[in-house]
Amino acid sequence: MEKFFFKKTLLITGGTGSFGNVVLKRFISTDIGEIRIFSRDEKKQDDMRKRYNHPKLKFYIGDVRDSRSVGAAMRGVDYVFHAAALKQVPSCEFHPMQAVRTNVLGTENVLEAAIAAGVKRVVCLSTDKAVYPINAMGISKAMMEKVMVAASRNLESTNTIICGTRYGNVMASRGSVIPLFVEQVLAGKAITVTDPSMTRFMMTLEDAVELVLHAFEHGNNGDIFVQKAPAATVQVLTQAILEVMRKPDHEVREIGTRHGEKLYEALLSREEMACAEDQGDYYRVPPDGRDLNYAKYVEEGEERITRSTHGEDYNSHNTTRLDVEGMKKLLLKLDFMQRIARGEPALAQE
Ligand SMILES: O=c1ccn([C@@H]2O[C@H](COP(=O)(O)OP(=O)(O)O[C@H]3O[C@H](CO)[C@H](O)[C@H](O)[C@H]3O)[C@@H](O)[C@H]2O)c(=O)[nH]1
Repeated sequence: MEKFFFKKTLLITGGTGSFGNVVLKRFISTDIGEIRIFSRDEKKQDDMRKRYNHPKLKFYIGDVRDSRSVGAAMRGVDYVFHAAALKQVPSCEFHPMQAVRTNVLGTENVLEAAIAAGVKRVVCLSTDKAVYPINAMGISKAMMEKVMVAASRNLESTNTIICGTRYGNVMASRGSVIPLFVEQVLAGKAITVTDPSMTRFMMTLEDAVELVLHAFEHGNNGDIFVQKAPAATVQVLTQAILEVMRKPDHEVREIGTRHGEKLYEALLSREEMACAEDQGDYYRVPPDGRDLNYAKYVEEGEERITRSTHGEDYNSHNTTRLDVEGMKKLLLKLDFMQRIARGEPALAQE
């Protein structure tokens, strides 16, 4: 993988987040030419600058909503990981137009600037919540994917490849359920469970970065990649956390489903599963290559369309299901949970 980055310039939008930090740690001491961190957050950029103190690291203050700032950061860039997004489900639910501005229009700005600057590869980061979306965050990310696929259709005469990834819940990310439950236990408060039978895919941040690198290396225009991942119910997750913290009898209270939540998430729809390529640890979904001239498909027919009405989607109810032991094992891969298990203070990942 490192060979692709030899003397090249990588731009990470939303790069001050946890994803950017993991990519940085992995590549900063390789032969990469430059890593550009693009984000709105001056304070986080400053912290990052001090923490890494590295000449290959360049910071750009800007907002994907502002095409001028995106264009300025894009000059001379070879590759882009587009991670900038509004991704909190409840806040997007109350402010859907903000999600449209950042996730949809912001992506349009990033792609237009990347194509204009002759960027070679762009990977756009999406989420399982974009599949059969029911909340504003998921709907805006589904539109982001459509913008990505549409942009990728007009690149034959260029050297640019644009593709995407979807991933599920990143364990222990800031604001997510694992650090919340841990905090509740530490504060002696009841654990607040929405619905014990709700399932979520469980991925580590490193898995998410591997997925993006896989897409980067293997993506053709318009492809969307997902990683096969296990899932767990909230009940299993709760029990596993309590056992890791050696508080198996801690109080648990049911609070009911929150705004815009689903019982389970899907990484691929039925229609996508019908044409997905199984790549072992990953699925690749190629774009629909037909043009707008549907008449010829009526004449000729197409097997893919017929098949797409059958079969199942790939979701957190039908993927490999973790039991409490399996969930504990996965939790203990996280530095955050290892510290908690040792009784040390720990911070959630950004
Ligand atoms: O107090 C709580 C909070 C959450 N949950 C449950 O725990 C699971 C995970 O909840 P999170 O809030 O950690 O995750 P979400 O699935 O709601 O969404 C998360 O994953 C998304 C990606 O799919 C985005 O990254 C988003 O920002 C992030 O919060 C859900 O079943 C939820 O109902 C509880 O039981 N109790």
